[in-house]
Amino acid sequence: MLLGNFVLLDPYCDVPNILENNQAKKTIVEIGFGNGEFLAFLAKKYQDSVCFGIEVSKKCIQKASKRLVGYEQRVFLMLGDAKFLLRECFPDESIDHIYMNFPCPWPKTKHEKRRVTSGGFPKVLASVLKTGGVFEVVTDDENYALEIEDIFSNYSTFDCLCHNLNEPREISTKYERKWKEEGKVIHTLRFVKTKKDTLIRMTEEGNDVHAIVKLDNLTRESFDKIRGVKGARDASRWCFGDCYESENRILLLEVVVSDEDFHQQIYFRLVPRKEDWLIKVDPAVKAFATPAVKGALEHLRRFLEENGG
Ligand SMILES: C[S@@+](CC[C@H](N)C(=O)[O-])C[C@H]1O[C@@H](n2cnc3c(N)ncnc32)[C@H](O)[C@@H]1O
Repeated sequence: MLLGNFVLLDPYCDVPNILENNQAKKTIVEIGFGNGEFLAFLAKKYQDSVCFGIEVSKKCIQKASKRLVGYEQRVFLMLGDAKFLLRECFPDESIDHIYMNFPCPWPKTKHEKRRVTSGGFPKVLASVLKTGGVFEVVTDDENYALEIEDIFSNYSTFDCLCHNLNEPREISTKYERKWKEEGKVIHTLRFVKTKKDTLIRMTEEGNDVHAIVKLDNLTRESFDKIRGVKGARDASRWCFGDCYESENRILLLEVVVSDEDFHQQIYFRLVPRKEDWLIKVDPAVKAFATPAVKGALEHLRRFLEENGG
């Protein structure tokens, strides 16, 4: 997907290819880069690096891409949840330094799952950081700083290098300026990965998911009954939307899928063949073949066998 001069990364293989093609000395990731000023600073400072910025906000991607013009060969922006994208796109032992400046602390207990650091975050970092690689987090929220220190210090793969207060920095970010103006204390924490670790990726079987249904005829109307139908399996959810029909009888069915905090809007493409219909994920939207995508595909196959044609 193109955004200004920037390429938003496609799922699968892109990161390993970029790392191989760049042969960079240092691989750097910034989580939640906001307006991109810190990412631009990193790219300028580490000329022999390849930098990845991960953001959930499209607006931030747009702002940052303007700021990063000229760095397209070695700065890459990724749209989506950092925990998911780090786990699914980056190989083990591939990153030297992960920065996270002023993550949203989500202080209320009922929102704790929304913290980037929740769930399996240390396990993901333990896998994708190189041994000797560093995770650096800066926050104005003392409770959040102590929570992160506790989580990482108690994780056997990491050692805490420091927890500094108001550490001088070469560049400040928008949120840093905001909190400093309010007189808040800034916490900087660094953790080093001390030994190898790995984890299973939910998309490691690849993205070739498809199903075949034996039906004579399917039309747009065959899907009226599935519009708005929801399904779930473990932490995966999906909901079917509208169906569109092209002149050559190819059907496109809209589906919204979620795996934990990662959401995708995809289309199933239904192609008529001699004796059956082939259903696959429409390649126009590059999708991760997550458990939710597989669950939705299986749900659709069963629905068509029972109701279709
Ligand atoms: C408080 S802002 C800090 C922005 C910038 N780092 C700064 O210091 O000015 C937090 C940023 O993290 C992003 N963010 C929140 N959750 C995220 C996630 N799960 N993955 C990636 N980015 C996330 C938000 O969109 C937002 O831009």
